[in-house]
Amino acid sequence: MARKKEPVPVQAELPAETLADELARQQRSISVAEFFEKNKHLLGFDSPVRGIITTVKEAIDNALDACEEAGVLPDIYLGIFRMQEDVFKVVVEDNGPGIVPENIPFVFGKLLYGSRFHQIRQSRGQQGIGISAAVLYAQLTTGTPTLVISRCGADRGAFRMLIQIKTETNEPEILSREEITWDRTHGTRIEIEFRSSLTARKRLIEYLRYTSVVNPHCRIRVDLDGETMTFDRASEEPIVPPKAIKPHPHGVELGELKRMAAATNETLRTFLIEGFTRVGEKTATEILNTAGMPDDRKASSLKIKELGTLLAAMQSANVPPPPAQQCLSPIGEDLIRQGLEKEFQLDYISARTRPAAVYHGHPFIVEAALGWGGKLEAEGTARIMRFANRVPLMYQQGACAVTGCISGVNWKTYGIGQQGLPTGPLIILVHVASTNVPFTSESKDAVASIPEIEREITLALQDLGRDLKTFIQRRDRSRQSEERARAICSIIPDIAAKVAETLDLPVPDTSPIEGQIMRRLVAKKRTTDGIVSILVSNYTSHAVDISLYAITQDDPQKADKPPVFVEKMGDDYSAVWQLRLAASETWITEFPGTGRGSIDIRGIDEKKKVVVDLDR
Ligand SMILES: Nc1ncnc2c1ncn2[C@@H]1O[C@H](COP(=O)(O)OP(=O)(O)OP(=O)(O)O)[C@@H](O)[C@H]1O
Repeated sequence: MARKKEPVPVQAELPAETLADELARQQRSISVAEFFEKNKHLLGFDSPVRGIITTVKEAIDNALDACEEAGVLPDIYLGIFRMQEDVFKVVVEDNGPGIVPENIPFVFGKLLYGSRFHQIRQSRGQQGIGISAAVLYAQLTTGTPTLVISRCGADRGAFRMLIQIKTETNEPEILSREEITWDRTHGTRIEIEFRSSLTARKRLIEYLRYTSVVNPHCRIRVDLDGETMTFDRASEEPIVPPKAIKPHPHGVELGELKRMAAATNETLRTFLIEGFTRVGEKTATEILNTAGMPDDRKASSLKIKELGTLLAAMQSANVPPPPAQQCLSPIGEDLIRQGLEKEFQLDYISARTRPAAVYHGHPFIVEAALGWGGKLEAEGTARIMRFANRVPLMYQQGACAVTGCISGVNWKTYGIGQQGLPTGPLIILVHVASTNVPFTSESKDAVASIPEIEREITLALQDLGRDLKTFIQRRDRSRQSEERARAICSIIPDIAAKVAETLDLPVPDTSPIEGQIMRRLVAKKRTTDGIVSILVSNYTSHAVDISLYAITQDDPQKADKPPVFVEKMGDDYSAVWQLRLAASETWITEFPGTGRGSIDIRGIDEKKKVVVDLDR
């Protein structure tokens, strides 16, 4: 049988002037500003509604970072004003160290310009894009330049500049620059105007509230289009700024190693010891022996293949983890609790700061907290608060590793409902602090799924879940026993009355029985044969400090235990005894009289006391 012929691909006849030539004419470099102008969604400016939150977030993050670096307690002003139906002016002013006038145009008028990108330490900002992206968004939507005022000290002048970005070159354009008088001695103020909407008002307030929870040392005064509010500080301690560290041998990649080696004049041994954190004499020897390289060879002489061998040796060496305490600034369990207490009224809060851990050579610490009850909605899924380097993550909850870990925990084991996410009156806070938080994109909305980080989050949540289970069980048990006791107490007076009637005896005083069953404090007044007795019995399980008040027509100064305060008011005496009663202790005082008057006790929960006047 004849074989079928394979079809021959058709080669179109190309003209002398090819498409490649045409394309070559069109090819040119793209400035980063042009790129982000087209791809603003990558930076969190995907809609006018979101634009306002991203701008506020970038400006407040910068203000907090700057204050932290200067060691001052942040006092931040945020103003949002409607200029036209859909044009808003955002004003953010801080009391940070200020920005030197020569740098102001670059900070606000050039993307990828900043002080933190090359430093290995925890900070909110990292990329040097944030605030210049907001300036770009403003000029794109309203054509309005950004106004900046900044001053770096009482002996330095304040400068006011109008800035915009030359998109084609990603270079700043200064439209005006003048020295002015400003009542602040140091700080920065920016005014940005862009097309937006305030439909995300609730989310904006939520962002400010969350920021205040994880930055309990900061105060933010807000003027939100006529509505004023203050998020006050819960701590007067400024944050100790984290210190930058050198790269860790397990966290470096070939390109970075090549750059570092090319820039040094040192021998391999000195290069390793001085260029990297946690590398001492012993570790340097181990690395060089594994790589089979001499100590005294110049690091800059290594060829790319040799650099690969050195890198493999560095990564296999037994190097202690990076010094996390130095370069990270976790919030701490006490401050997380204080922050949550300040912003939410809860029945229960528990927080955990996990020990430092490492992923790809980057140190990180996971902190988590659970809050339960109080004014939280009993129905629906838990409120999730995600943070990275003390910044609330407000978008892309579903794409975040934190959410994945929360859904991955079996909350039913801890007595909590679950429909994917846990349900009930529950707040879950998770904070990831790292020198390099692995975000899923430049808009820094979601933490990427890194197994080491996910493991730490899960362990923290499981630990907190166990504690919450104990709290809920204890609370349910005490509720049940209180309900049972209340049911019994409600029938005791009837039983006593029936028994007294049957035996033809006076109805007995049942308050001590009620006090014992309900674990209460019982205060009782009774007059027999011209002697007034006041008796206070502590049936609770702990000591109490209380004040006993009496308004009486009898003179309480004649009591065997005289009051600390007596005043005559017309026919009546007002008297106060101050008492400390241990659990199960009974206190009694007596004085001559008719028993006309009343008693009361204060200093104890209303539900925990029984006051009986047997003279009535
Ligand atoms: N209010 C401020 N006070 C002092 N310095 C500031 C202030 N705002 C910005 N800066 C400086 O300007 C730099 C650039 O800020 P920008 O917001 O563009 O980036 P970033 O905060 O470093 O990083 P990211 O893009 O991740 O937010 C900062 O690194 C900081 O040095």
